[in-house]
Amino acid sequence: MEKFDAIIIGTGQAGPALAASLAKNGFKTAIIEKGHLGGTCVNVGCTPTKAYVASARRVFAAGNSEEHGVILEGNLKIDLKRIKQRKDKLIQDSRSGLEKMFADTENLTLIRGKATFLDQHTVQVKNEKYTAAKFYINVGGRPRIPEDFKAIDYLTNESILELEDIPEHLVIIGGGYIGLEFGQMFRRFGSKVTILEKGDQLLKKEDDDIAQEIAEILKDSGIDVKLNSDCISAEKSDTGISVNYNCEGNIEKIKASHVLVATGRIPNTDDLGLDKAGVKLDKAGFIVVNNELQTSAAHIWALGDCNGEGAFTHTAYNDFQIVNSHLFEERKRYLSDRFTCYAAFIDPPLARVGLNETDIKKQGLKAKVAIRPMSKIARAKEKGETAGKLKIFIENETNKILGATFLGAGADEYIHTVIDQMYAGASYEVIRDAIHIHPTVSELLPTMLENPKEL
Ligand SMILES: Cc1cc2nc3c(=O)[nH]c(=O)nc-3n(C[C@H](O)[C@H](O)[C@H](O)COP(=O)(O)OP(=O)(O)OC[C@H]3O[C@@H](n4cnc5c(N)ncnc54)[C@H](O)[C@@H]3O)c2cc1C
Ligand SMILES: NC(=O)c1ccc[n+]([C@@H]2O[C@H](COP(=O)([O-])OP(=O)(O)OC[C@H]3O[C@@H](n4cnc5c(N)ncnc54)[C@H](O)[C@@H]3O)[C@@H](O)[C@H]2O)c1
Repeated sequence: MEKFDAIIIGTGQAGPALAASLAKNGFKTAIIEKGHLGGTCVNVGCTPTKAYVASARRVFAAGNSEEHGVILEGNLKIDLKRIKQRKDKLIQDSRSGLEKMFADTENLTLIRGKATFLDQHTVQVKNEKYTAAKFYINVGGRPRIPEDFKAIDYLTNESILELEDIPEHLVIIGGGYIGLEFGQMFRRFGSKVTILEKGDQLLKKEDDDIAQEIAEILKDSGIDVKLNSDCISAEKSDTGISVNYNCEGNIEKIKASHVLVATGRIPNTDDLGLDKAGVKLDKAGFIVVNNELQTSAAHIWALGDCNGEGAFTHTAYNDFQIVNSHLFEERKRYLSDRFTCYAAFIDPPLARVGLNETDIKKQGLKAKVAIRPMSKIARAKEKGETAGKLKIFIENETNKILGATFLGAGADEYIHTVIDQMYAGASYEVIRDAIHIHPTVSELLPTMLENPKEL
């Protein structure tokens, strides 16, 4: 049985950086991967979807520029095979980069195969056993498939990225990030798209005014958004797939050529032998961790989506930074230092940091809000992209920014103005009194903070 100082399970967004750091600091390290190097983000998540979003944006611009005096004569051809090839190259470059890094790093061994704990200090991969003093689990998650869809040939975020022909009618189950990003891009590629969401709004964590505005943007582009869609099920039919929704007496049917199930994700913790390792899970299967990401077994840490403390690439990478700081750095980082931030890469993008109006009201905080519609921003008008609004929330007692919700062209970039001020612990007055460059959307952030209103 080969003995290591440290074993990492999974090459997601935390594992490779941690493996490199451990190895460079003299730990004999192994990293185990059962699938493609790079995990979800690289292979079936951020990289491929944002590559597709970029192609979809070009389609949109090509076909919607007459008002700007740019007229397309003749047909616009969308070649999903070429779009896929471009995406496959981006993925392959990332995988190869990781493979090279693993091969070039002294003290580091890449082991291919599925790891399972046999006891607190031993994992098995194929027929080999490996032991280590410390373990770092970075196993990520996979799509959650409700029972109602198991009888059909459904698509997930993985298989939809393998299509080479554009679906005629894509029915998407779930109005979360995955549903919306794929919905908008395939609508732009030319599919008829229907989104069935069981809740009463899209993007359930967002304020209802924002969710409604996003629904309007999607509907205006021809996407059929059906909220409160109960009792969704699907069966094979002669012409494709028949999707049923709504309950007894009121059943509606849609004919779909393809069904994408985008109903959330579950952690890959169920078949890892974690009971044998003494690692506790919560009710949803996430690994329970403390502020330093240590599990109930003192020599095992859990990083990335599998600890339930974040569901993004930047949170997984920050998990690496937290663990690494306790191993090798003077300045220690903690989970509790982190502000929630993310974007949905629809067009226009939705960007979030910290609390929104719903969270603030739920927590009974006293706060003010500064709001500006994109339609009152010169640069947005010049671009002809006036959908959306900006909202910044300020705590009355401290004048600190509690959070921001930006829906608008470029929002995924200028949200960082607010994120950085929140990390600095600064008063909102710092942004209010700053001068920003004209003409940008950011230029209006100081102006909108002149007169915040009580929530
Ligand atoms: C469609 C989609 C789009 C997304 N877009 C974005 C985005 O734009 N921005 C963003 O921040 N986030 C996005 N995400 C989320 C992001 O991909 C994840 O949060 C991120 O990949 C974090 O992953 P991780 O490090 O926890 O593990 P993962 O990237 O999931 O990697 C885990 C790895 O562990 C391996 N593994 C699992 N079990 C074992 C085992 N027993 N033995 C060996 N290996 C094992 C898996 O094969 C996998 O390679 C997206 C997700 C999806 C699905
Ligand atoms: N831009 C990004 O950062 C990005 C993009 C895509 C995915 N992701 C990650 O992937 C994760 C999963 O995304 P997701 O969209 O699958 O999940 P999600 O949890 O964001 O949304 C799932 C939606 O499906 C609905 N739903 C659940 N069961 C249903 C059913 N039976 N019928 C109809 N609707 C149903 C839920 O009400 C919810 O609105 C996210 O948490 C996110 O971390 C991130």
